[in-house]
Amino acid sequence: MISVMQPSSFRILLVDDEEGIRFTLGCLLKKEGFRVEVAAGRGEALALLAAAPFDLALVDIMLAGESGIGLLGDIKSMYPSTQVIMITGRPEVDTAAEAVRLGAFDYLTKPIRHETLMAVSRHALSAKKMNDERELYRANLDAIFRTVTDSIVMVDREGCLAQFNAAAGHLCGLNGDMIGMDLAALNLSCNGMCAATLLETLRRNVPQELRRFECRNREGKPRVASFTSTPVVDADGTVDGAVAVIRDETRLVDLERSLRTRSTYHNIVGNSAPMQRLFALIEALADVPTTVLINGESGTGKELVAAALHATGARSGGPFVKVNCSALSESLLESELFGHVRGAFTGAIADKVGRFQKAHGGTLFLDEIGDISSAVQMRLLRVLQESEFERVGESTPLRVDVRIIAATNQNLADKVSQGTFRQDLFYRLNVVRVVLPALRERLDDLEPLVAHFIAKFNVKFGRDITGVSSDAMAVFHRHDWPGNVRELEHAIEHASILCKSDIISLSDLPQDLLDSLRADDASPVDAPVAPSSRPPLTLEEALVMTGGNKSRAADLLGISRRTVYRHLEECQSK
Ligand SMILES: Nc1ncnc2c1ncn2[C@@H]1O[C@H](COP(=O)(O)OP(=O)(O)OP(=O)(O)O)[C@@H](O)[C@H]1O
Repeated sequence: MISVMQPSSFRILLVDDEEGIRFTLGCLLKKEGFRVEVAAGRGEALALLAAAPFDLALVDIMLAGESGIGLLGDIKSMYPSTQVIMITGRPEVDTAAEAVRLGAFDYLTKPIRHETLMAVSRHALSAKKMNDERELYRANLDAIFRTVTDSIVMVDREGCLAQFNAAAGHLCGLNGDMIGMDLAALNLSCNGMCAATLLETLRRNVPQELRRFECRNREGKPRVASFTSTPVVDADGTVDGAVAVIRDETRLVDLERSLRTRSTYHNIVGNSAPMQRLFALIEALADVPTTVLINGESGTGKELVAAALHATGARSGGPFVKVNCSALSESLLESELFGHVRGAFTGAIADKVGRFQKAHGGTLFLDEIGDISSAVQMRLLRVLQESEFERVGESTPLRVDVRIIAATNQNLADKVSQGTFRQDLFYRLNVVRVVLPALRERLDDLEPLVAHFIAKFNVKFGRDITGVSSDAMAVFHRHDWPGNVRELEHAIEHASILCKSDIISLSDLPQDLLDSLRADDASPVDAPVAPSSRPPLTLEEALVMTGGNKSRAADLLGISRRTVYRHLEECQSK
């Protein structure tokens, strides 16, 4: 090993009170290429040592009235890695052995032969180099162990905690007092899965891996982690312990979740960008107790959104109570919302618990809020402001803890300007507004919605429909969907009943849906069309949609079969 080392990279200190020895040994070492400094006594040597460390010191045991052994102690305390070889005039075994016990590498007896000097010096330097390399390796490992963000836990062959890094202290709740304790007996806040698997690694002498499991950290907060472990085997093949690396992947999992396009979120189907934004908004609003106003055309899924807001939030354990405000007369709605006491009005034969009370600790969904009378608006405002109300026919106020979600397909701001809706109530309701896009504004969602409803009606009607034909899908893409998702759901229900094969075709669709297309696209081939948001159906498209059936294409376009043939002939002659 020394042969690959450069002697010039080693500094040697030669300490002897005999000038002849200093000269001779110094010359020999220098001739070999070593860098040599000489000192006649302990004081001179210490001055040189103070200036810079040496790799090797050759020290005479007897230094004119001073002890070379004392200098050995000085050197070892200043530079523990410096090798020291003692030189002795007489082979006084006791002194030499004492020197080795105090840390000397070896000793040489005068007269010193050239070969012996070189052999022992090289041996000492080689050992030093190895020690230095081992120390550097250990220091590097130690730095990695301390700074790595993954948790590292080691057990000894008895299954007792041997070592862990700071990350493991934070994630697993380990502390220094636990070192040496039986890992299986430690009382940790996690589910103990890592400890059990690490001990299993030790017992069976095989590496183990756990992919993304749930546990709890030192503070008891839920985390998602991955785990790998391996036995530590010594040179003889004996299992000496085991080491585990635990990676906290919670942030990664959260990020993946937020990046992943969710085509369904709490029963709401939607791939389109506005629906993805809606899902993110619902998630953001889940744990905020604010009132939410949901706006959107009929059939866009307002009730589904209200249910999702409830289901994702902290109140999900409480009730979700729905009231359709437009379905009841003013007095019935009042008693439905707030309850009444027996005898409060004619027909009130018993006490009735209102929906506000039923929704205590949960969510009250007020659908069609735009239709409530001014008297109900007034009472509602009071609950929103003070969280209390009286049952009809009673004056004792009742307190409730209810999150209100209201929905309407009307423009409440317009109703406020028309004086039919209270401005103060509007502001109270409109703390956060969620606007649902109409289906015609997100036709990207057609395919997943169609698939969703086919699956739903397959279950309901015991069918095995696998999809819709391309011409039927083309009709869906051209339709305006005034009834939004509800209309699509009804169309698929209708088609699922009529469908004779496993594919829904044009003839299975509701007639009014085909009629609406025909009406929209009347005479598109001949007549110049007025500008509209949707281009009219072309003859080619109609033929694709009808699978080449010219009569049905003519029907779709609202033109005669003759016109279809005439156009086709014209096209062919071009
Ligand atoms: N994005 C969607 N994914 C799946 N189903 C939907 C979706 N949107 C609406 N639906 C379905 O359409 C039907 C109508 O939805 P919902 O009652 O929530 O709409 P709405 O906006 O509250 O309607 P209205 O204003 O008429 O009360 C329901 O059967 C619902 O399950």
